[in-house]
Amino acid sequence: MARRKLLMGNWKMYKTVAQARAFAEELGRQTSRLSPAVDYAVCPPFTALHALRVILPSCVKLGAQNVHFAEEGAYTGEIAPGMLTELGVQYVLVGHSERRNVFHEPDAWMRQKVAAVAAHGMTPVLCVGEDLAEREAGRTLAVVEAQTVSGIADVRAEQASQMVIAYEPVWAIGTGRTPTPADAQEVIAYIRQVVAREKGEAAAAGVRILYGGSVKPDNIAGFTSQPDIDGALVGGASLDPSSFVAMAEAVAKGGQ
Ligand SMILES: O=C(CO)COP(=O)(O)O
Repeated sequence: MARRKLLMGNWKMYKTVAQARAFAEELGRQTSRLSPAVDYAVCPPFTALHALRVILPSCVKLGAQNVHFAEEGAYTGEIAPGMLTELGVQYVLVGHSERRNVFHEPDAWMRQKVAAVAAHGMTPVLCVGEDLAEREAGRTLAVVEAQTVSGIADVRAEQASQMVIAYEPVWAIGTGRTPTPADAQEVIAYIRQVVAREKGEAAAAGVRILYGGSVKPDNIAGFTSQPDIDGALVGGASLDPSSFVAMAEAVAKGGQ
């Protein structure tokens, strides 16, 4: 079965509850432009999850930007998987480069987070990607391979087949610079091969692999029309409802 395209917004530390509500209301006025052939999600700050659950159009699912892997415990400032399922969260980002690089989350946590999210019936979105120095040293494939292998280590093959991986080169995030669609396709096809080797062909055929990093309405279709690129994880350009809808239309059109 063909993999459905996924357009996912990562709002990072943007939008108060009032601003999130305004986004959802405007998106609600434009839902006729959201093709049912594509999956949609937004990952707001934790504080806006509850409000969005109530007012987001039903075709746009909720994602969280981070999670702890424990069921509960003395972890000040953290959020457990069960707290997210209670709020109707369907997707959870794991290992975004800002978590890895700014907050120094160790690689060893990622497999535990991915497994905890999957065990709670949500979809992990494992983020991988090289930084500029690694790219210039020719280490892109080695870096994404290591992050992928370790991130999926603790999930079963059928869980891997239902998860999402986002390839986000660190140097492309928020910079306006991107790899070419062909370059991104090459890396993403490689990630799929790594999944095949680690979890089998069925997992590799099912896993959805997104591109992320300076995606905008005018460049998204170039990425999402590549054979192995199953959608996009978008930061800045996902904050504006009209831009979100424009990207949704470009993804739907590119997939025809
Ligand atoms: O980090 C990103 C999404 O997770 C990408 O951010 P930008 O789309 O703002 O470059």
